[in-house]
Amino acid sequence: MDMHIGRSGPVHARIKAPPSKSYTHRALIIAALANGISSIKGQLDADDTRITARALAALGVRIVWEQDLITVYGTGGRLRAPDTPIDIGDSGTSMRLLTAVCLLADGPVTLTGSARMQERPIGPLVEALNNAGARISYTKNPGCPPLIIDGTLTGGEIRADGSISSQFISSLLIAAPYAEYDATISLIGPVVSEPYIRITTGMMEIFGIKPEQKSTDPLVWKIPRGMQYKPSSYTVEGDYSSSSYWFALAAVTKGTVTVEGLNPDSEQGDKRLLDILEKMGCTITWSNPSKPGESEVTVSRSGALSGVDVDMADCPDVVQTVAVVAAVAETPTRITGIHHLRAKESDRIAAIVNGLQELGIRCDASEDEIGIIPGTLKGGVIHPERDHRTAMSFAILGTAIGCLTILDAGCVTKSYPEFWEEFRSVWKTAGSC
Ligand SMILES: O=C(O)C1=C[C@@H](OP(=O)(O)O)[C@@H](O)[C@H](O)C1
Ligand SMILES: C=C(OP(=O)(O)O)C(=O)O
Repeated sequence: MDMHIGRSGPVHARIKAPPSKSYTHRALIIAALANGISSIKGQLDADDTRITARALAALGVRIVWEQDLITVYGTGGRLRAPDTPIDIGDSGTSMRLLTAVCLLADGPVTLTGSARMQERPIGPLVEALNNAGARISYTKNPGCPPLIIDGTLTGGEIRADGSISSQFISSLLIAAPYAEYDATISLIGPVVSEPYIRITTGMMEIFGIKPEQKSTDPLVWKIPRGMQYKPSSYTVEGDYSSSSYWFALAAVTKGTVTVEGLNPDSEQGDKRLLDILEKMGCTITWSNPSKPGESEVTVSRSGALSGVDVDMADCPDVVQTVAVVAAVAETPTRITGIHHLRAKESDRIAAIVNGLQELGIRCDASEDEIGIIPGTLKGGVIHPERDHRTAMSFAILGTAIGCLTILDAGCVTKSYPEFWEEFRSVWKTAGSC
């Protein structure tokens, strides 16, 4: 499916935030390890969260997925090794978080994935696990899936490198309570995407296990052996990464967009986009901030936008969103701390540079940063190369251009299957092509 997007007048819209992808993945995995039946309410129904659910089912977990409710029959950490490989498709979170969890199975488990997944790094996680009792091997390229996961999780002193992905650390933390001995997880060097680790420890706590943080620099946690997650009834909060496109739509069209259902006190690092947009010249207003389920946030823009100089190591999933807003600002933007964007669904630094250049905007990039110099936008064609966030962010920029085509626009189902339906409903009032 290709999408043709034309210039839009100011969009005034109200949208419900889709449920969080990161929280849905974690709730499923942790509930599967709990010693009883959990309910997960208001889950994200998207390709990636379905992949996690199917993978857990292949590992012997009974999961009943209904609209707005998942019932997970926890195994107490006793998983069954399937006879055939588990295909994780394009979901990095499923691949990384499940790697340590597969060590709890009663035999070897093979995890494989899409062609792109077979290029996404997992070496630091495998190394940390192999130093802690596992025997994990690569079937194709060293350092990348597919993996054959065998051995046990002994625990003890586990040192791990989180400088490429925080998902390695989340994986170790989630499985650690089921190790043979007490586990101490210490980070080597700097970590990227740190808020996702807090999402992990927060979810572990909801299911009854709070990792004890022994130090913040370096980050060190202690997790005693012999604990089991307790079943829980958990409601998934709204997703800031998916909502980012609606915030950007207000910024790009000089409109006003209200997003309902986000938690103002969320641990999601992508919440920071609101501060960035405010710095660029948008107005942000919260209402009912003390009631998480009922709160709503409004982003509006009336004057000019200015560029920003911003380190986005902690919030990689909204870099593309900031980049498209930067393209319509009056002054240049520099985004730093983003080397980990090169190992996502696509090389996102290259995707931003190629996409913006196609539309007439000058950019420069290095291994770890991007510079964007706003100019006159022209129409063009964007090929997202199966990267949902490229498709969604450039769609928003399309509303500032005469005509923009997004090829293979269906890739948004990875995280936000209703994106185009929502986009059409808010755009139809103000847009033309
Ligand atoms: O743990 C998670 O839920 C995620 C962590 C981040 O990845 P990295 O830690 O690899 O940057 C993020 O980009 C991804 O979309 C979701
Ligand atoms: C990077 C992403 O997801 P994952 O790592 O789970 O593939 C994303 O959703 O932007």
